[in-house]
Order: sequence, then C-alpha cells, then structure tokens
Amino acid sequence: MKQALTPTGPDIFLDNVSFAYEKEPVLKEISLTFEPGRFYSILGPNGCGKTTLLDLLIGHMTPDKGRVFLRGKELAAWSRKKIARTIALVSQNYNINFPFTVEEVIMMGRHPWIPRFSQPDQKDMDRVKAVMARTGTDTFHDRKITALSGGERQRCVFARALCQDTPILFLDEAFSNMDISHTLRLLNLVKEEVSMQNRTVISVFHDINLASIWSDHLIFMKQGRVAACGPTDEVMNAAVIEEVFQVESHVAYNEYSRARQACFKAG
Ligand SMILES: Nc1ncnc2c1ncn2[C@@H]1O[C@H](COP(=O)(O)OP(=O)(O)OP(=O)(O)O)[C@@H](O)[C@H]1O
Repeated sequence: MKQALTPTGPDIFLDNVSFAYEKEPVLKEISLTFEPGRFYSILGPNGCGKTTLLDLLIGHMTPDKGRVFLRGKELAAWSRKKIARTIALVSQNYNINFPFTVEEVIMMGRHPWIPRFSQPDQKDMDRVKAVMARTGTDTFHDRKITALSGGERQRCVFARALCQDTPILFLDEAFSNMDISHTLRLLNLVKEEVSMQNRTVISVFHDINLASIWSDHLIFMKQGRVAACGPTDEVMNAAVIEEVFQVESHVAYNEYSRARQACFKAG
C-alpha cells in the first residue's frame, strides 16, 4: 500500500509511525497509505492500538517517531479548524452529559463551517434537516440526547459527523450499539458517500464479516503492528484471522452478501 507522496496522492500517509502512552510502545513502525474514495476497515484484538491509530491520524496525539501526512502536508502543520473541515470522527467514547436536543447536537457538526460569532444560516439548517432524514434521527429531533438509548445516541453522533461534510470520515466502532437494521442503513449510506462524494472512510470494526462486505481494504493489526493489509478479497482469509485472533475459521465467498465471509464453530 505504501507509495510515493504526490500532491494528488493519498489522503493520509503514515511514515514509520511509533507511539507510546507510557513506556511500552502501543504503535510500532506503522507505514500506511489511505487513498481517496475508498472504504478502509481496521481490525484486531482488544488493545492492539486501533483507536490510538485513529487518534494519531486526527492529530489528538503526535507520534514519538515517524510522521503523519494529511493530503500531502504534515499533520503537525494543520490548524485544528482545517483538520475539522477535513476529518470527522465518530468516536467510541462520546460523552455528552448536557441535555442538548438531538437537533442541537447534529448542528454541532456544522461548527467548523460557521464563522466566529455567527449563527447557523439557512444552508446549515437545511443540511442538518437532510442528514436527519437520511439517518432516521428526524423522528426524535427534539428529544434530549441524555434521554436516548445507546443506539439512538450513536445514530445522533454519526449524523453530527456526517453534517460536518468532510472528505474523510473516521468511524470508531460506530455501529456497536445499533441493531442490524440501523447498522445496514448507515453502512449503505456511508458506502454511497464513498462512491458518490469520493469520501475516504476509515472504520474500526470488531465484526469481521460486516467489514468484509463493506470495505475495499482491510488492515489487520496485532500488538501495535500491521499484521496484514490489502484489498479485502486478498487478506480476508483463515490464515490471517488465525494469526491475528488465534481462532480457527472457515472463510469462503458468499453469493448472498457478495463478499468473503468467515464461519466459526463452538469449542
Ligand atoms: N490514555 C491512555 N493511557 C495509557 N494507556 C492507554 C491509554 N489509552 C489506551 N491505552 C493503552 O493502549 C493500548 C491500545 O489501546 P487502544 O484503545 O488503541 O486499543 P484498541 O485496539 O482500540 O482496543 P479495543 O478493541 O478494546 O477498543 C491498550 O493497551 C490500552 O490499555
């Protein structure tokens, strides 16, 4: 996946990145390239560094070694506002404890685009309405976020990120609390955004089979390193799953889902 940097090149490029919170490195010598208009999924065991990787890619933390480039320019040189106009994150940890309404929370996604000391204009309001309709959050738009179920809240946070209208979208276990119907609805929506708007999506998944159906590329991580990465059809196999998760599986192409799927057995 690694390639030379060019102005029209990748959206994100990591060059030999390492990072530690304390003494032990959590990410070790990671080099990756993310091209525009593709859906990437990051998979791997608990604690292998998936969320930490997304945090580095959005500039919440800086690498101890190596460099991160966003659209050809080192991330360290980007302002917070410019990053917010370029990358939206649906975080695993979204604690909203103030009783904002759903509509107010989704409108927060427009903030990087609203000039300082200004109010949202008609365009912002229209955008929020359109996203609420697409995500099914319009049915509870006036309810307090603090009074919603886990899945409803997650849909609301997803809608806020979509409203941010960024070319790059990070999803960190963004569907973990959603039922299958809402998960499929939003994954189809994301896929549409990737193909119609040329958005780049990087999603952390625990469900290998969902990742396989929706992703163009898979990145398997293990103990802070990239264990395997490449086009989904090439890396979605039993040997990789066993190496990364230490579980046996049977992996084969499935006609119905039109993707390679893994089966597991008890015992
Ligand atoms: N703020 C922190 N301070 C110290 N260590 C941390 C901190 N955040 C995460 N870690 C550690 O870094 C490692 C990687 O954590 P990370 O959250 O990136 O894993 P993950 O792959 O996203 O895990 P999961 O699948 O459980 O969400 C873990 O061992 C974790 O305990």
